Amino acid sequence: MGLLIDGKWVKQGYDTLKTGGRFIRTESQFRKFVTKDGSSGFRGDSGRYHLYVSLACPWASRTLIVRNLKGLQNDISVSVVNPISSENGWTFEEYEGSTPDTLSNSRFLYEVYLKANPEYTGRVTVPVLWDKETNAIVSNESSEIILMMNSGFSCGNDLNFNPEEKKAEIDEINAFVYDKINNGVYKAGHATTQQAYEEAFTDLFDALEVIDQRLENQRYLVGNTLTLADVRLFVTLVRFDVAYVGIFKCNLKRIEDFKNLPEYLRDLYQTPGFGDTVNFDHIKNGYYRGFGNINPTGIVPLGPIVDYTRPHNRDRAYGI
Ligand SMILES: N[C@@H](CCC(=O)N[C@@H](CS)C(=O)NCC(=O)O)C(=O)O
Repeated sequence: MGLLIDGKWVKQGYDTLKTGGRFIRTESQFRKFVTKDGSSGFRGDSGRYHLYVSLACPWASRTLIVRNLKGLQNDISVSVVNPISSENGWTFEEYEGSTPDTLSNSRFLYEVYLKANPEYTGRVTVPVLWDKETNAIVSNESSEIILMMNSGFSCGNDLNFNPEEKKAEIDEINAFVYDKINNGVYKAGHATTQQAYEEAFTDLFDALEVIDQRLENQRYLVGNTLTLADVRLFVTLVRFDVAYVGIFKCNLKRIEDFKNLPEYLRDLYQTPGFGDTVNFDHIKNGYYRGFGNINPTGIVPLGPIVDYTRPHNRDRAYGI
């Protein structure tokens, strides 16, 4: 692990000493927007953009799911990094299910950041949405990339996973899920004091109970319509039992032990566009071999065996 400082790669982990052992996520720095009319300088044309992802990474996986849901697979090309983050960060070294950097044949992802800004200072994260026309990074913030994919492209289908009339409710649930669950597992896993861990752990499992309850009488997080809120929760749920229970010590319960979450997870997994973005080998190796500070031996547990293709009852239960 490391980061770029003034365009130079520096090997360094997360520094939690200054924050009482708490993990504080840094803000993404590339925050431009693709728009249909091109008023932002980035018009949503087919073939113009390239997406860099890791299949281990929940944030990157959000963008792959929305690319599928919006039918943009032939419009936005993709490169998949090696799932195991090295001392040089993400690499394009050969690994089953990964690809080379098909755009510029880089060895390390940080080279892509340097092409966009040779003086860049900051973390080198996935996902990255790259503009082939201006040779720039449009965005490295997944929550914004999925909004652009939803409504900023003139290609793909017209489905809207962030409908105007549901926006307020979607934003509210997103804020809760992001803080307590998506980022909550990282706060628990990267905590370096007992107190910071316990705070994150308690918040996480309290929040999962709230969500489990919410899903008692509705198929999705916001009523009976699939929205971006479900995409954002799914990527954490699908990693939970295979990775977070172990490596991040989020072990009060598995997702499988809740009342409604297991079927909700299977429902989404089996929805076209979701399950085919999930690569358990990348997830397990990414987490157990990519965080030497938490798992110094790099041993990857053999279990658990999960099968999210088992039947669920949620489509029948809600009559849709
Ligand atoms: N806020 C970013 C976070 C992305 C992120 O943290 N990605 C992780 C992988 S799961 C990463 O690339 N980490 C490398 C690092 O922090 O050095 C987003 O949602 O796009």
